[in-house]
Amino acid sequence: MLVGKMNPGKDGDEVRGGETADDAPPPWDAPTAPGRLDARVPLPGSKSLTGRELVLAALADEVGRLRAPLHSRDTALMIDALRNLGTEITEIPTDQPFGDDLRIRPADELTGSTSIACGLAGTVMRFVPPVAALALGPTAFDGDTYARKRPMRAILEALRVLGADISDEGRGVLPFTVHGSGGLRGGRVELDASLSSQFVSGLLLSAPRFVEGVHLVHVGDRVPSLPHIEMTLAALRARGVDATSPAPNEWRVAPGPIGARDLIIEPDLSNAAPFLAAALVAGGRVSVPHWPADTTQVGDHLRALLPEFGADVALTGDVLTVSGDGAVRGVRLHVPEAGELAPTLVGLAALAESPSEITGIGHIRHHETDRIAGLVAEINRLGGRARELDDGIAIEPAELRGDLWRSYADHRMATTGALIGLRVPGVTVDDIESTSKTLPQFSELWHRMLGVDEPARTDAEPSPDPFGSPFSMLGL
Ligand SMILES: O=C(O)C1=C[C@@H](OP(=O)(O)O)[C@@H](O)[C@H](O)C1
Ligand SMILES: C=C(OP(=O)(O)O)C(=O)O
Repeated sequence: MLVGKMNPGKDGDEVRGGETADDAPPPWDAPTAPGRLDARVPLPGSKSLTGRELVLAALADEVGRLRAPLHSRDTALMIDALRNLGTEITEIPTDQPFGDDLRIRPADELTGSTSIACGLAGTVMRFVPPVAALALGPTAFDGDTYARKRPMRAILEALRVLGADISDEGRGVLPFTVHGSGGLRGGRVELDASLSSQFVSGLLLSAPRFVEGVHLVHVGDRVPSLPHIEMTLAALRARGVDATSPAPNEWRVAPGPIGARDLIIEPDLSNAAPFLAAALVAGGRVSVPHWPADTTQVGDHLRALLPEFGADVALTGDVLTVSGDGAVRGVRLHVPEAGELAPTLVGLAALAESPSEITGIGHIRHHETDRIAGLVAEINRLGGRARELDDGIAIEPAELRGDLWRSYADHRMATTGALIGLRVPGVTVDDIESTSKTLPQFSELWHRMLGVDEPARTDAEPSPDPFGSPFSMLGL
C-alpha cells in the first residue's frame, strides 16, 4: 500500500524566515535525475474533489460513498471537521494503493458546540463555516499559525449578510466562532472574491440547505481560480442541485435536497504537475494513468501549459504522457485560473534557457505562504535571477547551485525545490513533510519515478496537540 505518512503537526511559522524548528527532521536531499526518465506515476485522489464531495455528502439526503478519495492532511482535517458537526464517516477497506473508501452518513441534525482545526487547509477554513452556520450551537475555528494570516473576511461578512452570527473580534482571519442556529436564511449577497475563489465555492456548497439558496455577486478585481468554481457548480449539479452562473462573476444556487452519490474521485491533476514537469527537466518521459477525459480540475491545463516550455504532451486513452529532451524554454504566461500550478511553472522557468514572465497570479501571495515572495527568495538563494512583480514573477536565465530550499510549510514550495533539484546537485528541501498536506507519498513516488531508492528517514513524531492553538482561548 502506498499510503503515505501524514504529519498533522507541521506549523507554518516554524519554518518561516528560514528558522528551523528544534524537532524538525534534517533537510531532504533532493535527488538529481540519474538520466532520462521513463516512468509511470499513479497518483492519489484530488484534494479539491475530495473536499467538495465530503461536504456535499455530509449535507446530502442519504448515505453516500467516495471511492478512491484522497487521504492526506487536508482531507483528514475535513473529515474530522464534518465528524465534529455530527456526520458519521467510516472507512471501507479496499485493495486500492492509496487507501480506503469512505462511507458518509449525514447527521439528522448538525450539531455545533464543537471546535474545528483547519490546519493550513483553505478548503477547510472556507468550506466548513457555512456548514457550521447550519448547525445548532457554537463552532470555534482555528488553524496553524500561518493559517491565521490567510484571508477570511469576505466570506465571513457574506455569511453574516446571509443571516449567520459570527464572532471574530473584527480580525477577518482565524480564529473565529460561528454561532449556528440550526439554519440560515440565505439570499442575495455581494462579496469580493478577488483574494480566493474558495469564498465563492464555500458559500455555494452549503447553499442548497439555505432557506432561500444563494445569489452571489462578485464585486472587486478579477476572481482567481475560476475552474475551481466550475468544479463546485458541477459537483452540485451532479447531485441534482440547480446551480448556475447566470452572468460572469455571478452565481446562483436554488434551495433543495442534495442527492447522495456513490462516486469515484479523479486523481489529483495538480499534484501531477511536478512529476510531468520532471520529464522536461530530466529529459525522457513521464506518464500519469487514469487521466480523466473530461474534468473541471485545473491540472488538466498542464496539457496546454507544458508545451509552452517545450514539452510534447500526448493523451492516449486515459494515460497522459509528457516527453522532453532536457531543454526548457522560457515562457510568457498569464494564468489567473491556474495559481495552484504556478509553483511548478515557476520552477520550470527557473531552469529555462530564456527569460520568463508568469503573471495573473497575485492571489498566490495568500496561499499556504506568500508564494511569490517565497519562490523568488528561494530561486535567488540558489543563485537565480527572479524578481517579484505585483501580479507574478519574472525570471532571467542563471546557473543555479545547490543550497537549502525552504518550503515555508508549503507543499508546493517543497515539490518545486525537488523539481529544481533534479537538475541542480546539492539542493536540500527543509520540510518535505509539508507534502503530506495533499500528497503524503510524494517522496516515495518521486524516488520511484527516478528509479532510485528512497533513503530511510527518521521522521519527527507528530505533536500530540497537532494544531498548537488551544480552543480554550475561545472559551470552548
Ligand atoms: O477550491 C479549491 O479546491 C481550491 C481553489 C483554489 O484556491 P484560490 O482561489 O484561493 O487560489 C486553489 O488554489 C486551491 O488549491 C484549491
Ligand atoms: C492553495 C492551495 O491550497 P488551499 O486549499 O489550502 O488553498 C494549494 O493546494 O495550492
